Amino acid sequence: MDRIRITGGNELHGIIPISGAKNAALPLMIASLLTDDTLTLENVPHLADVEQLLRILGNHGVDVSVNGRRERQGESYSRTIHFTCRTITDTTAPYELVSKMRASFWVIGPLLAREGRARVSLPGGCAIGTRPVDLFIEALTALGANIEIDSGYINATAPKGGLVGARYVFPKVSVGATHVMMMAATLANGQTVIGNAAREPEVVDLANCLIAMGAKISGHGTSTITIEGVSSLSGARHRVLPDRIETGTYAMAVAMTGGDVVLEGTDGALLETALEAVRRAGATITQTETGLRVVRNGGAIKPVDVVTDPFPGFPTDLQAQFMGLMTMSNGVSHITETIFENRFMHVQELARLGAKISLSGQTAKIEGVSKLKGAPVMATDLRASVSLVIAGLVAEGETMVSRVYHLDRGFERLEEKLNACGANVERVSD
Ligand SMILES: CC(=O)N[C@H]1[C@@H](OP(=O)(O)OP(=O)(O)OC[C@H]2O[C@@H](n3ccc(=O)[nH]c3=O)[C@H](O)[C@@H]2O)O[C@H](CO)[C@@H](O)[C@@H]1O
Ligand SMILES: C=C(OP(=O)(O)O)C(=O)O
Repeated sequence: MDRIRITGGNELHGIIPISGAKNAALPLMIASLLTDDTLTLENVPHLADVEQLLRILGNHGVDVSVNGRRERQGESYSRTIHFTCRTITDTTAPYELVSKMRASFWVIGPLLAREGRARVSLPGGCAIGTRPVDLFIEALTALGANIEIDSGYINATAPKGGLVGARYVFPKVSVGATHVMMMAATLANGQTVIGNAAREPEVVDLANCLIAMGAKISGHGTSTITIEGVSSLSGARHRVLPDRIETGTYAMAVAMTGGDVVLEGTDGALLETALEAVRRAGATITQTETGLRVVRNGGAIKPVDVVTDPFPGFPTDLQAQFMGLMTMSNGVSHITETIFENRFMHVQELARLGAKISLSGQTAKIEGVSKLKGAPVMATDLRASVSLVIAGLVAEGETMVSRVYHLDRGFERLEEKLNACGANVERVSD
């Protein structure tokens, strides 16, 4: 199994191209199930989760063709992929495929909307909480679906004549359930109004793509999304938006090591709250014509308190990385996690590097230390693993991160991108 060896101590200087967003690419790919025409997605990142979803979509009958020429966006290798699902060949998403990745469960929306039935295994994904699916069930039930849970599978059937538009207010904001209800409602009869909808940029990206496919959607980006059902959707060409979590991760890495890096092809508007926290920690961040420039020229890292929240709040997917940064602040900071109940698994691993962190319920208290020291650490989930990389970049000596497969789910060519800016990061295959 691969491991990542980081020799700490170098500042970061140069350009890091930001890839297409994993969490936008996945629902966009799933939207290809809604049409018998070709959906072309540009800027699809080359990640383990994307490859896994390609297998899952193939199982449902999606024909995939990847352009031989890799699209060159700066130094990125994100690809253009064509998805064509003439007919849905299988409405079952089996445990073996779905258990590896949370988002694969989302095929339930398009399968139900287009074929009137779906049998989908309960999902897997990062072990950061219990992650139930009750909101999906409620939302699809509101659209008229009949849902039964049997042997770890959800069996869903639409009424004769198809799903029926409805008004439904989510009791809690859910990105995935908003994606699914929006996709399902595009082909339902009549109007659907989603209340307390997720406002994440990835939801907006999916809505824009669905609109390009002929869906009638308004209000995306606000808490109320309205969808007028149509009888069919067509193909479209859509570019996946830049990855705001990758953007924030590298911004935090530069704030940690010091240096001057342009994060190319990204947009600060996608993560204002997180960037504000990095600025308060001591970095200067400016939007340039090509991307975001992040600079920290000496000076201390200052302690900053953050609380995770749905968009436009501080993203839970940047919580671990920000904690990595705070381990070296010159004071005491607090980080409160409000989205997932078990998203602090990086705490004990950061402690191996010398970080001083204590937990009280959903809040971590981080007492900044003046130096970290390299050690063997274990990646526990996707964002937790990259927080260890960030800490390793400044830790004295060698940090060896094991279980790198977590990182490969969400960070395209991490070592190359960091090394191009002066880091010393090496993948070691045993
Ligand atoms: C592939 C992808 O895009 N994953 C992102 C997505 O995950 P995901 O879509 O799974 O996250 P949700 O927004 O659904 O989860 C938010 C909260 O709602 C709860 N919940 C969700 C559904 C449900 O039926 N019942 C329920 O209680 C969850 O357990 C969690 O506590 O949004 C999360 C929150 O921004 C991010 O951390 C993930 O990176
Ligand atoms: C938690 C994440 O992914 P998933 O929802 O697929 O587990 C993530 O992208 O940080």
